[in-house]
Amino acid sequence: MASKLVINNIIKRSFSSTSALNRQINSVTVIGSGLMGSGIAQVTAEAGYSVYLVDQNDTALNKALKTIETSLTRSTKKKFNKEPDHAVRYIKDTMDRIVTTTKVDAGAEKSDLIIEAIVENIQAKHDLFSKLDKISPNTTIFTSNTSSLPIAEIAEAVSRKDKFGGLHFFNPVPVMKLLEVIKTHETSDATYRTLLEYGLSIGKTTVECKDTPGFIVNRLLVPYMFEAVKMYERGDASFQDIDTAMKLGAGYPMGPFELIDYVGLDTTKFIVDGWKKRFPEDPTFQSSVVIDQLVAEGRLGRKSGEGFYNYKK
Ligand SMILES: CCCCCCCCCCCCCC(=O)CC(=O)SCCNC(=O)CCNC(=O)[C@H](O)C(C)(C)COP(=O)(O)OP(=O)(O)OC[C@H]1O[C@@H](n2cnc3c(N)ncnc32)[C@H](O)[C@@H]1OP(=O)(O)O
Ligand SMILES: NC(=O)C1=CN([C@@H]2O[C@H](COP(=O)(O)OP(=O)(O)OC[C@H]3O[C@@H](n4cnc5c(N)ncnc54)[C@H](O)[C@@H]3O)[C@@H](O)[C@H]2O)C=CC1
Repeated sequence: MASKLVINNIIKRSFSSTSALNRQINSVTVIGSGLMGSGIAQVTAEAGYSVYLVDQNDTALNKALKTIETSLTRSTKKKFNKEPDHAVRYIKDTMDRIVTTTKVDAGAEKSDLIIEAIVENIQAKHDLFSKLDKISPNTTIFTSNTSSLPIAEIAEAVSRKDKFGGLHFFNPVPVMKLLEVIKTHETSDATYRTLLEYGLSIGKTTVECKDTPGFIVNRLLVPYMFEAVKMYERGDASFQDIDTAMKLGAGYPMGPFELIDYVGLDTTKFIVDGWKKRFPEDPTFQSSVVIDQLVAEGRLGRKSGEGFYNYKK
């Protein structure tokens, strides 16, 4: 335990600057350019890495580029408030480091690190990683940003299990400071160290997680969210009052229903179904009629303009 702490402190000291590059990694491919992938591509490019951002179509990729530019405009306004020219150059340099593509092999063949942020569906992740395993150099490290699936289960699709770990980011990625770095029983120490170094090089605070359900944050957050939805479904309180209560009474930045809208109802449903399947005997984890209904109606939260709340102007 003591030597682990010493190694972490050495890594932290060598990566105290948010723009320091990780020497093991030069090029990063981020697959999935939605809510999470766009943020991951942004913070990675801001730290100086070349980034390939992959999605299934140009519509998704163009939307991601717009999101990244808006986010950079927000953050640089404060960072360079007295030097607007620097802000313009910072945004341009960051955007120039991101190459978008619908061809997964374009980046995979050249990247040292691949971060998967596609839909929370085990079959989709297996299909992707089994393809990546064939086309990527055997030195390339694979990671998943899954919120709820075991990393080892995703890694079943590849032969390089020693080079497979978890990088779990938080939404919104450019703002949330935490990065959970997950080690399976087969992730090598060298791979794990490189992932910790990458996390620090992009300015995140890393925590070390075993491949246990929900890692650290979601193991505590998900049961709370389930309880909130059940409380609303029982009619104990309105969802608006539950949100107000948790913000003003517990100091949370968002109430649970605002957070579900922020995460996305489709992703939430994947998480709910996954936890229910994993813990069939646990009464905490049950389906929600309300969430199923909202998803069926296409009310996916902020991303679609409506979820529990309405975001349309
Ligand atoms: C029975 C069924 C039950 C179902 C339940 C199951 C549910 C399971 C859900 C689990 C989901 C798990 C998902 C996951 O794996 C992990 C997660 O990511 S969990 C989510 C974590 N995130 C949060 O908790 C976010 C909480 N909210 C906040 O911290 C703030 O509200 C937020 C920062 C989003 C916005 O802050 P706010 O003050 O409200 O707004 P401002 O607009 O003023 O922004 C503040 C500050 O931040 C800057 N900023 C905001 N967004 C961005 C951005 N995208 N890019 C750049 N900068 C941004 C903004 O400019 C402000 O900066 P200043 O410098 O202060 O001006
Ligand atoms: N939404 C959230 O708050 C968080 C989500 N996560 C996890 O991150 C992952 C992504 O979630 P979001 O970004 O919210 O989803 P999203 O739905 O916003 O984005 C997913 C993107 O992946 C693309 N995609 C799907 N299959 C693909 C494939 N085979 N190849 C290339 N692109 C593909 C989709 O077109 C879409 O643009 C999920 O595993 C989720 O559990 C993790 C932390 C927080």
